[in-house]
Amino acid sequence: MSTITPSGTAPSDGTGSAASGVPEALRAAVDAAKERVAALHAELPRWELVVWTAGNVSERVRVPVGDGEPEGSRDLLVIKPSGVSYDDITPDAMVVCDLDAHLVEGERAPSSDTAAHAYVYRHMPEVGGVVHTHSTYATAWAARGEPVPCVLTMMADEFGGDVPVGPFALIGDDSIGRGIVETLRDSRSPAVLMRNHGPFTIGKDARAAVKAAVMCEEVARTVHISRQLGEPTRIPQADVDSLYARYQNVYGQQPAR
Ligand SMILES: O=C(CO)[C@@H](O)[C@@H](O)COP(=O)(O)O
Repeated sequence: MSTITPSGTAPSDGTGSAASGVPEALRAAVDAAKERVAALHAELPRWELVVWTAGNVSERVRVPVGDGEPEGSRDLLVIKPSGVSYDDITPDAMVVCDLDAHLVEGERAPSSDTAAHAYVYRHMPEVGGVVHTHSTYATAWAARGEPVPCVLTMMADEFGGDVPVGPFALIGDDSIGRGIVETLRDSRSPAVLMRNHGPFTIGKDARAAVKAAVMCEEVARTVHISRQLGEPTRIPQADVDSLYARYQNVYGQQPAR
């Protein structure tokens, strides 16, 4: 994620494409985000999280605001064009929108979930990346409207508890985004199972949100299999808290302090 000098963005030219409304000062940051987000879309079929074109990834481009303007109000998002095969998703194919989901740059219509991604960015300023898939096991839990119970240390590590369920919402306006925010705002989980639809995940950047989508499908599958043979046992909350704190603050290569 990058931050650059503020500038305006041009509305779409009304032909379904936008002569670029990306200011020159944002060019490098937007192009870098396009590279990252295009590459991350390849992770969705790689980890078997999607069939056909049924998934999308976005990343926020942070733009400092002028005096008196709300923080984040000029941010942009980079996302895939709707319905385009992952084989054809290149950096140049990516589209840029503002946080009202208006097209700022691109030759094709943005993902049909752009309004949901944009709503999350508007209402959760800490979020830098959003992912949506229809991955099989997570979507099966969403079809039942049942949270995935925290019965694995991997769940405590990554989700800090259960993977919660969000409300049923039709695509096309702020409904899905509102359901995501209402569910995740007070949760440690970076994933929500939108009822009868599928998982949406968030992260500090697009890569973190893709990781959450991969881990969400993995735990949904494992817990499903476990439940075929009996009722898995929950991890005590104190242990969940301890595991989550370790994983979030110690695991892997922590930045030098
Ligand atoms: O679930 C749906 C459509 O109902 C979308 O999330 C999925 O098909 C992906 O759409 P996009 O190709 O990103 O427009």
